[in-house]
Amino acid sequence: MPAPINTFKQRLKNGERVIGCWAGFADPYPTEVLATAGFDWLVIDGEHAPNDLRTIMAQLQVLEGKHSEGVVRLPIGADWMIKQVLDVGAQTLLIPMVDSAEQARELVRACRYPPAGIRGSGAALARASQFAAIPDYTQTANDQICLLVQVESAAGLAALDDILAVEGVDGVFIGPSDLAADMGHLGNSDHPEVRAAIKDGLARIAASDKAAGILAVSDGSAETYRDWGAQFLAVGVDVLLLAKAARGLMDEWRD
Ligand SMILES: O=C(O)C(=O)C[C@H](O)[C@@H](O)CO
Repeated sequence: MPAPINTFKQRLKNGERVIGCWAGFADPYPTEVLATAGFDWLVIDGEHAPNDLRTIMAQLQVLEGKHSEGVVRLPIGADWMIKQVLDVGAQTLLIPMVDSAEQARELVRACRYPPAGIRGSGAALARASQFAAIPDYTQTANDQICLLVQVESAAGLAALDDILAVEGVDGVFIGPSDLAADMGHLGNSDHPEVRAAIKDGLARIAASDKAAGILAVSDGSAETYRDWGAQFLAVGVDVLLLAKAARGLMDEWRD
């Protein structure tokens, strides 16, 4: 019995557009609610949401067997973090702040067991192997890991063609907020210079053998990013959805 098949990775390889949402409450209950909406992927955000290994694992557990793929975003692409989150069962990773092909190659190696990589072999203890119930997990896991890297700086865009040439990277996500900040337009991802950079980046990624991804939070940007080539497209953030609805409701009753 091999490692679980990563159908999300297969869908990206098949060129399917997949619609996602950020899961930022760092709790399995709202993430389970999001899954009922039918999103193709949900970002369990360990960078900007207060997630830790146990809350990430709990969200992966509630998503087990459901349509929505749990995409785990780490705070940074540290080898030990990748080892831990893969062992608790993540199969799709989103790694922020990738600025070079060398960094991308190191991330690929961190996701793979030897000889292809450096992932520590502790599968007997790991949820990922169903606690050794999958006897050939270590021999079959590498192929089921989907690695998505975030390019979100001027340096990353300058290195994008080299990053796109890295075998083992399955998708490249353009981070509009951090890219805007790095370009000197903090808080304004709709600035013409940032939009031009996003359009160019998505086009180059879409023209490669990788999937292009992005998050749209401003009105109309999701359709624009789709038209610019986004394949894994996040169209909302759960925390913002609740905050906006709650404030709007109170505004209706405020004297
Ligand atoms: O830079 C970006 O934009 C992203 O990486 C997405 C944001 O981090 C997401 O948390 C929404 O703010």
